[in-house]
Amino acid sequence: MIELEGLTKRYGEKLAVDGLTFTVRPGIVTGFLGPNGAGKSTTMRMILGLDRPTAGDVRIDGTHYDRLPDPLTRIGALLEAKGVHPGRSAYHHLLCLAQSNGIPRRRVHEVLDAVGLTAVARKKAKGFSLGMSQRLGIAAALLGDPRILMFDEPVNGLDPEGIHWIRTLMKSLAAQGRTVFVSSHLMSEMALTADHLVVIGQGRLLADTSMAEFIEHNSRSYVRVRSPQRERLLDVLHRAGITAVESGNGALEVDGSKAEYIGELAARNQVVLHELSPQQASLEEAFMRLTAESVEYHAHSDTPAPRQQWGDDWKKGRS
Ligand SMILES: Nc1ncnc2c1ncn2[C@@H]1O[C@H](COP(=O)(O)OP(=O)(O)OP(=O)(O)O)[C@@H](O)[C@H]1O
Repeated sequence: MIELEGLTKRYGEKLAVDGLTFTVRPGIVTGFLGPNGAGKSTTMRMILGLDRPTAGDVRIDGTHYDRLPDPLTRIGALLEAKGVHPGRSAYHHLLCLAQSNGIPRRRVHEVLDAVGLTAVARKKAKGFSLGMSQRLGIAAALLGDPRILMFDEPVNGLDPEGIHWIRTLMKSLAAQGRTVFVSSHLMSEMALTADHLVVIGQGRLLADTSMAEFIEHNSRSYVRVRSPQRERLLDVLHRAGITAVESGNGALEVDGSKAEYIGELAARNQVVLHELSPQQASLEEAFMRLTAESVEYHAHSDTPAPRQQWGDDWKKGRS
């Protein structure tokens, strides 16, 4: 378990992390999300004692990182994939880590095998691709067989097979009862991997909730209906007090009613339906909506900012 209480970090004028209080629990994958510069890496560095908090506190299973006996056997972390001596082989990098932390040599072979690097174990790290470096970083995190694992952008640089492997690894680590805390900008991947989400913006906590609740509370759900008897359907819905908006491709979008109810209404009034599908926004849309106001760095373009786009879409119906 990782517990943060009022965790704060100031760099001069910049408040990078602003009073974060949350708990990362065992047995599930907790996703850590936030726009660029939100303070995710700073938070993770403070968890590992690499940065000293300006205020507040963070504990690993009740103890500060500095006071953990054999820290690698308590918490394993991937922060900076390229943080390996370039002249060292994968095997020697892991062996040095193992020897300085009282971890048996056989564990080096086990983790190299687990991350699929056995064949290149004797190659120097400077020749590694970003994906191979990520795998080596993950091997280092697993080395002490810790109960808590923390990964900063672990899928960065990985190919689809590697991304799938990471997803399976995170889920299996959590299923073993471990605490898994992972940051990522890849929303589609996070939606498939995380059970719980902690979202921050400009250093502040924006959400600490289950994935399902996060999407439900931060996105619009509606029912898409398509009928060859459109006018008749509109009339039936109108008489039932239901508002439908055109979606621009012949379909109608209905907010605030269940698909079952709309289907029954249509059947009762002998309206033929070609489509009746509940629509739920993606994690990406929910994330953009929640964090729209705390995005620090965004490109200027002619496209409206996410929040405006959404507001307008909701009223007019999407085109
Ligand atoms: N050593 C430092 N000195 C000064 N400012 C820093 C330092 N480290 C981070 N910051 C600032 O603190 C803020 C949070 O940075 P951080 O790297 O933690 O964000 P992040 O959420 O990990 O971003 P990204 O998603 O882009 O990796 C940023 O504004 C950053 O510029």
